[in-house]
Amino acid sequence: MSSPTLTASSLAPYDAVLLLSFGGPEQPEDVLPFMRNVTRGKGIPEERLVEVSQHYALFGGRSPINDQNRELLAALRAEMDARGIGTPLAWGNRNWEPYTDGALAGLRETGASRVLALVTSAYGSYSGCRQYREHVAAALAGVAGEADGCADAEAAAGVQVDKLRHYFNHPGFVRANADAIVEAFTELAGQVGRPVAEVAAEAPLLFVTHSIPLAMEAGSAAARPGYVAQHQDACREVAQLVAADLGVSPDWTLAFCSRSGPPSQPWLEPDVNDVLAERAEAGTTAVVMSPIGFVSDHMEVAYDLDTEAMATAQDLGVVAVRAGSASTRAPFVAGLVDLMLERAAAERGEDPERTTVGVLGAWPDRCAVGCCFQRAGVDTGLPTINQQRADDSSEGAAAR
Ligand SMILES: CC1=C(CCC(=O)O)c2cc3nc(cc4[nH]c(cc5[nH]c(cc1n2)c(C)c5CCC(=O)O)c(CCC(=O)O)c4C)C(CCC(=O)O)=C3C
Ligand SMILES: [Fe+2]
Repeated sequence: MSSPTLTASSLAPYDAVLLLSFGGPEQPEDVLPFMRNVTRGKGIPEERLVEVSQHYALFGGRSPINDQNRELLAALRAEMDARGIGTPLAWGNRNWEPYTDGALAGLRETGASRVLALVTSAYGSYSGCRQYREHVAAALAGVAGEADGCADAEAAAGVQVDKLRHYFNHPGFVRANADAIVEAFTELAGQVGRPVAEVAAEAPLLFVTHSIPLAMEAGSAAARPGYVAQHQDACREVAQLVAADLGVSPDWTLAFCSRSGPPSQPWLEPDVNDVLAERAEAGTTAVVMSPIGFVSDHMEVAYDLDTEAMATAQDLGVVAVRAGSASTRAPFVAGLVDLMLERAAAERGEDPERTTVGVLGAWPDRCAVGCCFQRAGVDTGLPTINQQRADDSSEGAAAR
């Protein structure tokens, strides 16, 4: 890297980096309380809770997500150390231990007053953006002793938490997913005993992400291109890298998994199982599935893809290989550290290059006022962090 921003070894003005994630249960007794945390006030039917609890039960009541975050923390630490960045790294979850408020209280005790949060959601939607920002504001209010929340929790706690821009179109995330897909096509070629270029020319590449309600999709698309458009941009770029490596352009499409909510509520479609059935009907005998919507192989991947969709493929006589996720792949980890350096430089008033691929451009450092409502046009008015002031129209403005 030749850019001065990316060879810097300081994250000043930040005192700490916080890995902020979803959280998951680690033992059978945790499963239901975790599920209740996730679905509080969300109108998810009880049958769905029971059903998803059974997914966890199949894996001994332990989600893989926390261990994956421990691995990501270790990988980030190693990459930061290798670049001479000594900034402390902490970890907090929205829905299970270790919780965000404890992590922030710990950082405050060490004297930290500026924290840079790295959220394990590559794309923007209420679930992956505003809900985390509201969550941090509530956690800071708790740290400040204002259990019922307060309008300016950052001031009350004496800690400002900024959130890294979304990275679905960052070259590190895109490269890591492409590498994993090339490996998957290579494995598929081995399984069917044919050359990889031939297999990649015929076998569809199914990108899979978490379905969300159509109302949430509309909310994500109000301020900037939405959740689906972000996926389309990332998928196209990933597919181009795969094509460059394998010499053939894969036939790719975006499918969804993990729909919940009542049947009356529309969610993004098509479901990956339906896509498999349609393709099988049309004569497809082999596919690669890439969990592009997820940064690690957590429960949605382990159950919805590796268990359910794999069984569907088998029933249909389709040979399927599931590509890995970005997880701790070197380009992804290095890209995340690049993003930390970029944001730190911007906060110092420098004008760093905001590297992206695709056509949508870099997401702003601070979210627009109307960014990622749960439903388009419906502002719950909950306090949040990392948001532009109402009178600030300069996207990505470093100063507030
Ligand atoms: C977009 C998105 C991501 C991807 C971005 C990101 O990674 O953040 C994601 C990730 C995750 N979702 C997870 C788990 C769950 N999500 C649920 C429910 C929901 N997810 C939603 C959206 C998303 N979720 C939505 C709109 C709901 C409906 C309720 C609501 O509006 O909030 C439920 C309740 C049961 C059910 O209905 O399925 C569970 C248990 C886990 C942990 C997995 C593990 O334990 O390994 C992870 C990483
Ligand atoms: Fe979810």
